[in-house]
Amino acid sequence: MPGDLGAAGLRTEGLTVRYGGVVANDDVSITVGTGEIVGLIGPNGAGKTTFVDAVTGFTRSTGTVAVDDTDVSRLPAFRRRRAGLSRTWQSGELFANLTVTQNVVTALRPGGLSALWRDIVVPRRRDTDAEVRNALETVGLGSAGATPARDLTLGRQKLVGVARALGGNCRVLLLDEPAAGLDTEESREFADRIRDISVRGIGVLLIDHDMSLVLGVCDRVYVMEFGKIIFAGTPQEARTDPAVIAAYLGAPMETNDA
Ligand SMILES: Nc1ncnc2c1ncn2[C@@H]1O[C@H](COP(=O)(O)OP(=O)(O)OP(=O)(O)O)[C@@H](O)[C@H]1O
Repeated sequence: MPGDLGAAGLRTEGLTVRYGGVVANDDVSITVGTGEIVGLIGPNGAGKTTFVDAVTGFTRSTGTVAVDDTDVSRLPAFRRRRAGLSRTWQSGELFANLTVTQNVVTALRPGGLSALWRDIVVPRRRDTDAEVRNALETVGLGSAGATPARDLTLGRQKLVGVARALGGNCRVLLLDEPAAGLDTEESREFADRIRDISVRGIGVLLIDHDMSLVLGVCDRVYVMEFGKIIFAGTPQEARTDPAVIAAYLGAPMETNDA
């Protein structure tokens, strides 16, 4: 039902993923509005990465995925990316010997012979340069373009990963455990960069086990357990919801807001 899903940003309706007998996502309906930061939390194996895979077209699903009112459910991953759905990966490795700029360029320039031919006939270099600069400035790395990735702190390497996802027509950014391994200070800085991204009108779906980060930076959160959404509300409501505490947070809960 293209065109009648309402609201800008990301909307899923009844998204379901089956791996053999495992229902990894079970009828998942969520929204991430323009410029909104939304958390998706839940225990290990709850189905969070599967959800990102399904939304971005990297695993088969049933149900609806819409971005800015356009139904992309039947599109392959690269066309969902063009429609504005970008993601980071849990592994998130960079090319250690390439500079920060080169790492971002590799994500933006399509490969293959046809792309090479297009580059010769219609050079896009200036466009790409502007996109790279814009993406790096958005994550606060505007002056680090010439630095080899291996010389960056882990926190800044993670931000390069985010910049790689930001290029092109990014409307909704799905971050899969972007803060893994960061210390408290790095995690706070990361939260500031996520806010910078959202004020540019990009919707952010943040998946992470760092509860200070998620509950501190998100406008709303969803909690997933066994592939189902068991809670939707504000971070404050999540902290005190008995089902969320039982499924994930445990009690008493210890968080320092980012
Ligand atoms: N490619 C796959 N084939 C079969 N089963 C899979 C596949 N990927 C995930 N699963 C299963 O789907 C369920 C959800 O896994 P998923 O990785 O999405 O959870 P998660 O919430 O992201 O976990 P974590 O927080 O540990 O990253 C698990 O039972 C997992 O074993």
